[in-house]
Amino acid sequence: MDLKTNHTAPVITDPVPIGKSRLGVHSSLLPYSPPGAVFSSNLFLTIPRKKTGILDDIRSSTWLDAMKSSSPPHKRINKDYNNELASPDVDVAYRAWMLKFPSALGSFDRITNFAKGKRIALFLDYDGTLSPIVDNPDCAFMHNAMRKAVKMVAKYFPTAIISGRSRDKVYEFVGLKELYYAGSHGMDIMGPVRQSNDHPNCIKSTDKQGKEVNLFQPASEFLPMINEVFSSLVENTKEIAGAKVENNKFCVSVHYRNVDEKSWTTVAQCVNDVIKDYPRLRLSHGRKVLEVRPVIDWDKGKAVTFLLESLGLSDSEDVLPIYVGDDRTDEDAFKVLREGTYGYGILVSSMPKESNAFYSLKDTTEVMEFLRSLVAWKKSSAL
Ligand SMILES: O=P(O)(O)OC[C@H]1O[C@H](O[C@H]2O[C@H](CO)[C@@H](O)[C@H](O)[C@H]2O)[C@H](O)[C@@H](O)[C@@H]1O
Repeated sequence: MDLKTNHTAPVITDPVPIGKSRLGVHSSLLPYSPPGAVFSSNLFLTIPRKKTGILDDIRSSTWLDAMKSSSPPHKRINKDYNNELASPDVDVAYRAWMLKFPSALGSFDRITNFAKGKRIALFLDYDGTLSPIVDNPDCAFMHNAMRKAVKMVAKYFPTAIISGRSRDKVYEFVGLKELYYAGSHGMDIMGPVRQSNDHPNCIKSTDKQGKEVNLFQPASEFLPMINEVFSSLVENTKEIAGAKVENNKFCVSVHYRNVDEKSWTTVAQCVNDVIKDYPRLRLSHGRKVLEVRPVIDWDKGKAVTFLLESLGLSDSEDVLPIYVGDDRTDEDAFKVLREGTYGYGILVSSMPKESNAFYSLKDTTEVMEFLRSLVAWKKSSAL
């Protein structure tokens, strides 16, 4: 099979239109299961190539629409969004949306009633969930108040952060040793050592404190390829003002948040020029970011399941997993919890968005409030 001709990396397109059945899962929410994908016996996916040319795809409105819709301008959310919410139309739309995705704060009693007699396991995304979206990805710092809330919640509930960032980078931002960390969208998990953890990609290692841990890296063989692609992407995008390439270890992010909209097609073209020669890599959309990742059957949902097993918490009767996240990649985790009907996904969004989550929180401030409420509830129920 010629792997180089006519190959187009599959791309996740627009979010699901508002109004689609909440239980229906749109294909754009299934980043690792593009139409026609075939699962092989290991973690790899075989994806049939499209017949259309790569250039046609990138210049099509689908690409640009996906790039435009990938994230609302964060300044509008931070500064003017409250004013915008005050406008009757937006307010009505958001309120209608909240009937489908009620506030996790407003529904707190309902959540904790369901949690009675169960162990809550908490999974948190980083960007847009624990830290507000900012222009410079290197400056997405977490506020101290949020760090304190996460530290407290981890004291009472097993807590893991599952991020698209590299595991080291997210640890550097969060700086709490009492958590479990999964980087590269779940492709790099540091979890507890378990006797029964005999997964082929698990190796014993030690954490920064010298404690024995389990390292799970299902895409480890992609490391040289990812580094090569990272260098090519840096080279190819260096003339595009505002473009930034980030090495997330097992995946690469190409940011276009600070690129003039007129040059977004150029960004997409540069990325495709590089990855067209790598049929084992694929492309997905995040918040004003194109993400290059290995074509393996692994995502944040699989990472949640893996961590629950590693923590000895996979007995769904006694455990209530809660996952809080804001991005498309978090949908894989929401979906696992929804389909297993044993946990809650909480979507962080200040705009109506289709999702597999059950509840919503408006922004990082509400996430912090939710974490604090969990701690207060746990303390009071222990009295
Ligand atoms: O899974 P996450 O922890 O949410 O990580 C997803 C991506 O987050 C980062 O990018 C996003 O946040 C940046 C900082 O606020 C923002 O500038 C950018 O536009 C967003 O896409 C991170 O830089 C990426 O590598 C992660 O994949």
